[in-house]
Amino acid sequence: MTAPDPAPDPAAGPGPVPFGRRLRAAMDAHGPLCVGIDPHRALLQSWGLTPGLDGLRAFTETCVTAFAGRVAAVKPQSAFYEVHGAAGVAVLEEALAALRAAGTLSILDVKRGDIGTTVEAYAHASLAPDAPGAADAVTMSPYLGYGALRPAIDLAQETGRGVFVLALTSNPEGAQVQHARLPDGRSVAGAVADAAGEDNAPARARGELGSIGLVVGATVGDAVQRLGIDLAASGGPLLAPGLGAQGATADDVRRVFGDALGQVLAASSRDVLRAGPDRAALGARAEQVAAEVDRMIAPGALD
Ligand SMILES: O=c1ccn([C@@H]2O[C@H](COP(=O)(O)O)[C@@H](O)[C@H]2O)c(=O)[nH]1
Repeated sequence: MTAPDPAPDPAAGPGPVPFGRRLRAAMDAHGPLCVGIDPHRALLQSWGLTPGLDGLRAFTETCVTAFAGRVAAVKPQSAFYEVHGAAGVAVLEEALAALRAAGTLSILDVKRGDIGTTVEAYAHASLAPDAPGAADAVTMSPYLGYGALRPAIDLAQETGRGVFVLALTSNPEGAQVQHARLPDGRSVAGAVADAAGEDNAPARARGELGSIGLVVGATVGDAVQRLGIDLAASGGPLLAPGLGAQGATADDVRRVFGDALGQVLAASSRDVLRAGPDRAALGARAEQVAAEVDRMIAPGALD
């Protein structure tokens, strides 16, 4: 079951509707929340499911039907499917197809990164319209150099899809690499944000959200300010994991993102998934978290 790819948009010129524009519309409709599908073994058990393939399939199907049409985006975590081998990856591919058919944006959390020629293959695996594992956007690591991600960034722009580049990740260990200073005084994460800003410049010039986002954890405290990173100027969506299970609150989202709040897409997995296995309870919890984040980022929330 596959839905058509993003249709061409005459207002944007030739080509498919850009991911940034589609995400903005989804956030306006449903609030700025992306729910993660993370089928942890412990969660499967707490839902009364077996930890094998049947449990994985049932868990995923419940999540997709609970969240499709209710949240701005859904983010399956690839690791929890890969661990089951090829049959697990097939479940992931079915979930991506079902989300596409439902018209709900998917962000595949797989954090790919390599030398450019290999990134090209990774890009085709997740961002080419005819790929079995095609998502609306994919997470990528720039720690082999932002420039090495060029094939993925170009393919995403061509196909109306998006890339979320790791900048300041939600785990404390990330600081060792991401806070390091370059010879020009910028932090590594700041240079990643600047590079994304250049790729998003045409979208910004149109007054739109760009399609090249950053991952910035809601748990990073005052790092954005301390490192002098201009997140607003990056021009793309800011995927903010860390809500709930990792300790961040909607109030932290407000403090971390400052004048870039309007670009934030908060992400939460376990905190929402623990409301399962009842579909209605899962959907209601997702809507409740989305409403909390929406209140925090509303104009005037910083006053
Ligand atoms: O900096 C990052 C980047 C990605 N993640 C992923 O998000 C979810 C978080 O799950 P929770 O249950 O909401 O803690 C998980 O898939 C991570 O791999 C992240 O946490 N931090």
